[in-house]
Amino acid sequence: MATQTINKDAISNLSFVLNKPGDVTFEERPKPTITDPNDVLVAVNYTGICGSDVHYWVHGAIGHFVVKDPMVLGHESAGTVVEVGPAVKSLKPGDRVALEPGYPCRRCSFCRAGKYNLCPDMVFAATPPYHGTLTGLWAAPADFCYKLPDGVSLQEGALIEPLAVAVHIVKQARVQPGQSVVVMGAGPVGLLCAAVAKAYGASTIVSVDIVQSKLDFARGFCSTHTYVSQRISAEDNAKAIKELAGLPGGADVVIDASGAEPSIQTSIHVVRMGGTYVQGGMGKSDITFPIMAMCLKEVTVRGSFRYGAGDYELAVELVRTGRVDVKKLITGTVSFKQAEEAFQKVKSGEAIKILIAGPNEKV
Ligand SMILES: NC(=O)c1ccc[n+]([C@@H]2O[C@H](COP(=O)([O-])OP(=O)(O)OC[C@H]3O[C@@H](n4cnc5c(N)ncnc54)[C@H](O)[C@@H]3O)[C@@H](O)[C@H]2O)c1
Ligand SMILES: OC[C@H](O)C(O)[C@@H](O)CO
Repeated sequence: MATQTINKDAISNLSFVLNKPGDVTFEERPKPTITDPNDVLVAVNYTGICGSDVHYWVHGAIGHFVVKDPMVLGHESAGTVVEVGPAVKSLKPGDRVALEPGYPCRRCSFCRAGKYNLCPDMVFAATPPYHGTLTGLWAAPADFCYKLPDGVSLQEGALIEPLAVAVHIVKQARVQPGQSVVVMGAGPVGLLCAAVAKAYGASTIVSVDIVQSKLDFARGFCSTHTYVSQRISAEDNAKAIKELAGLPGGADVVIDASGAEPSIQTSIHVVRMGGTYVQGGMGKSDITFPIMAMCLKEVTVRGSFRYGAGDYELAVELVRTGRVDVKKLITGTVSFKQAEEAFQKVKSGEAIKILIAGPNEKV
């Protein structure tokens, strides 16, 4: 794809700002500049909406992250490099990139051990007090901007962030070729977990949700089986899933991508003896958990938080090679000025992924 150089002075830095729950405004904010020789300046082309953006918009907080001052929303973005710092060798103006939106300290024990997603000093876009990427220009370290290969569009580039979340979850699950994987929740993260599990060689992939239409989509996307969770006990839902998928001994791997308490309980009953369970969903902080079943089955339980070393690279590669078709998840693209409508649509469940074009982008 030909590169195109953009004049940064001609770029608007209009931003979509959350002032307080339910109160959003558009604001022309000061343009960021390159302050570190390793930074680049990127014109944001497309941004997807994450459940966490919607949560901040509706409630103004997630756990102990509370929006106290106006905050620019958005962290699932792709853009075009406009300017590079003097030390940057990997990128040049005109390059199209997926933006990794969290910047760790690089010095703590977690960063030094390669687990930078656990850095206690992480600066993460649209997690208070830090501004997000629903803006015109974004300054970032060059090594957190991933060049999109020819053939991968900027729209697909905006889906790399949730795909990297799924890559990290599936890596935590250690999925092996031929294994059976049950994914609880068929929202964007659950769908992408199913797709990544397939790419890792899983041969049975069961998607579970409470909404039939989401499962219809999952079946067309990559799941081999689907199950609508019923208002019955977790044990009975687990029994039904095992029967449906022909897994009498349970699934090798179960991933929760719903955060819902009944789904987490069902997960522990559906995983096989000695199997693996990964918690990807973020719902209530405390729940009733079938800890005896976990103990007696010697289940390996792991958490999964955001993404770390190699996850963005693999996400880009899965899209480049067509092994995960993220385009199918894009319900539509709206102009920057329609950002609030897009949030409404995601909140009401009308859309899987809506992209918001950058303020300088024509839709
Ligand atoms: N671990 C991380 O780093 C990370 C990153 C991003 C998102 N998340 C979390 O992952 C989860 C999924 O994200 P998403 O964007 O796909 O959200 P989403 O809300 O679009 O999807 C959740 C899905 O779970 C379904 N669900 C609800 N109750 C259920 C139940 N009892 N059984 C089965 N399914 C049920 C919903 O119908 C929905 O389709 C969220 O909890 C989100 O906060 C975690
Ligand atoms: O994909 C990244 C997630 O949305 C974030 O970690 C968010 O949920 C909390 O800051």
